[in-house]
Amino acid sequence: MFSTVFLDLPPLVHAAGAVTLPGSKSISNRVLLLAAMSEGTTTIHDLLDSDDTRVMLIALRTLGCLVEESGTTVRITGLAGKLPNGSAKLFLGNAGTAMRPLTAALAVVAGDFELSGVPRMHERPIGDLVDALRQLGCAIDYLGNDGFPPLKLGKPALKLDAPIKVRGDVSSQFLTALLMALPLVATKDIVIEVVGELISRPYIEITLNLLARFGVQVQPDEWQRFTIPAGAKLRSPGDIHVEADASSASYFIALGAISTAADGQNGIKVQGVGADSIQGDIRFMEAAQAMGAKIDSGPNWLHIQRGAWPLKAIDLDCNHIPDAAMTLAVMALYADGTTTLRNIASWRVKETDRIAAMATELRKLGASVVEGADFIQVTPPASLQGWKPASIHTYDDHRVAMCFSLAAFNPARVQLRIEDPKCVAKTFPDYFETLFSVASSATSSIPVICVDGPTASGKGTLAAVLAEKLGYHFLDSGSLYRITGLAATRAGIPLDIANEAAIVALLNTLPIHFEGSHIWLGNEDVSELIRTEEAGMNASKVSAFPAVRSALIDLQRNFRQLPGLVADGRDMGTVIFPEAALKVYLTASAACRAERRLKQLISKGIPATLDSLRADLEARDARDSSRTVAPLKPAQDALLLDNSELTVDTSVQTVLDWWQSKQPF
Ligand SMILES: Nc1ncnc2c1ncn2[C@@H]1O[C@H](COP(=O)(O)OP(=O)(O)OP(=O)(O)O)[C@@H](O)[C@H]1O
Ligand SMILES: Nc1ccn([C@@H]2O[C@H](COP(=O)(O)O)[C@@H](O)[C@H]2O)c(=O)n1
Repeated sequence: MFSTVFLDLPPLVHAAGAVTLPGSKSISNRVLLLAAMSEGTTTIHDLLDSDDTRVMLIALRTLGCLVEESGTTVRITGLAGKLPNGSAKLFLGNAGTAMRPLTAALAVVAGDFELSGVPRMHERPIGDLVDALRQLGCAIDYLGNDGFPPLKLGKPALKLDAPIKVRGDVSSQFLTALLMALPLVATKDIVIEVVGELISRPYIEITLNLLARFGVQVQPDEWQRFTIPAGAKLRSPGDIHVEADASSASYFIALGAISTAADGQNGIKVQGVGADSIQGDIRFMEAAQAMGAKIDSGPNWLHIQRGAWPLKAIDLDCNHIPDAAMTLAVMALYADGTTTLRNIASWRVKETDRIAAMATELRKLGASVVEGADFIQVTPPASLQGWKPASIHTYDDHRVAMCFSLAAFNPARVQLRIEDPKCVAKTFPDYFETLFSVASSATSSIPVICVDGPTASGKGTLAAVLAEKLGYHFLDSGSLYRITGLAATRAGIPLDIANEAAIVALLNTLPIHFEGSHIWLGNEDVSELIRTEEAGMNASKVSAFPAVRSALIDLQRNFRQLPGLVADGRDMGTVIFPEAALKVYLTASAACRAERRLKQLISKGIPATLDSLRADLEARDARDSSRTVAPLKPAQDALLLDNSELTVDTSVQTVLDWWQSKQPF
């Protein structure tokens, strides 16, 4: 997951390949609660691992439920409606799929509970559900504003005779919550009547489908009246598989529709969900097809290719696909006219006011947008010049972040910044990694920051922090020379120019791979071994051999991957990435560098003296600067930074400011 303050997306050009999507949030949280309330043990496969499922799992454990996790498989031993912990305080983040159903389930059983969430959750209405539960005799108090969480639940005095009326026109989650909770107390038939038009009916279909899997058959009567039969009991189905999330699939369906494939590849394959999905958002497919996407599907897969181009503008009632419809609003940027999405009033009470958010952010990109109480109308920029680089505010709303990433395919190749990219953790923590696994940019548009300079000037430290803050890859090019020196020494090859060919032959066989900050040579983690002063000196020797340097060029350039790269070394800016957008030449006085290196070695328990360290590093710098190929020197367009008197933080901030000054935002 990208936990950076923002994530800059270079212009994306192609997309092709297969993606496996995380489990559906709607199914995951429903199944977790149903399993916890039923008799028997349920093994849930392919459960979504995200913020919203995590708060549900914590809540279930707090309530005394036995939860055993192993990757995406979770075993729940159901409580059959009897809670060992009769009082609990539950924090439910911003998870509507946890807050609403848990409110109903805990309100109908005896106990004292407090349910709260993040500030936005306390602005999301729950009054209609509370009103319905109060008709049943549930004791519920508002702890903040009337009609909104946080809530206090007490012991109910249940009255099951009259039909329970619940509004269906604000959120279908209220009806879902009642449908899942009432089997716990169905000593007689319980009737729920929906007041107003039921929105998001597909979500109710998921609820009924899953209730049936847990042994409770609820028949809808014209989708206005639902009867939970007397004696209904939730029983574990044993094993249950969670489909991939159809709302998450919408981004990749859109990706297939708007992107062309690179040579020899063929569209986007989405694995884990097919056209026969029980999730309502699968009908996003139809909307994407109406806009021009070519889609094939089979059991558990979809294959999407670009069809009509530009996409065709549509006018669509989106009541049946409220979440996925946000993706249509971004697809509209690539359409041949004005797209109108109607019947989306529920957007106003989601993670944020999504109609307002989408309108504001689409306008930043240059689109013309008209918004109303329950619709949005999007007209793309009239020409290439109409597109504007934009920093997209994401409102702590995962769907805003995910759907706007698709704007990186804009034909004007303007840059895009996604603020707070980690908000995708709500449903799809690895969204951007998944996007980058199938999307590609022209290599020349993938940004590179080079940090070159003499030994122990702090290049590695600075470059690693920059990479972390920008969410970029990190290349420690010195480690490649260090490994080469190590391998040659181990092979008994003296490090002199006469053995250059032998060293290169050996280098070409080395199974080097990087895993985070660890460097592996085959099965051996050599990260620490190559950090000694001796290894540094040996690296300096082999790095002077022209054929060794040539043999390492492609390996280093291959680090230039989406979304960007920070590279540290001696010739990053002069030879390996001469067209890098920012080149920093980092120096510090020799005395200062020797002192830093001494501290560094002593902290690792490696004995050293200041004088010998200074002599060594000066010798290394002299060799590195005087060699004939790629000598250590600042690139002509490098910015010099002497950090002798600077802290690491100040150096990092200085370079981040330089980087920011080059951005169009
Ligand atoms: N601005 C700074 N102020 C104080 N100490 C620093 C600063 N930058 C780096 N250091 C410290 O100096 C030491 C050497 O830094 P680092 O290993 O990053 O240097 P380097 O240039 O990558 O070295 P090498 O060329 O050997 O790979 C580390 O202990 C690091 O924490
Ligand atoms: N781009 C580079 C990087 C390193 N070297 C040589 O390797 C030695 C070790 O590098 P560290 O950054 O890990 O200390 C260094 O002294 C150089 O001789 C290089 O040539 N080019």
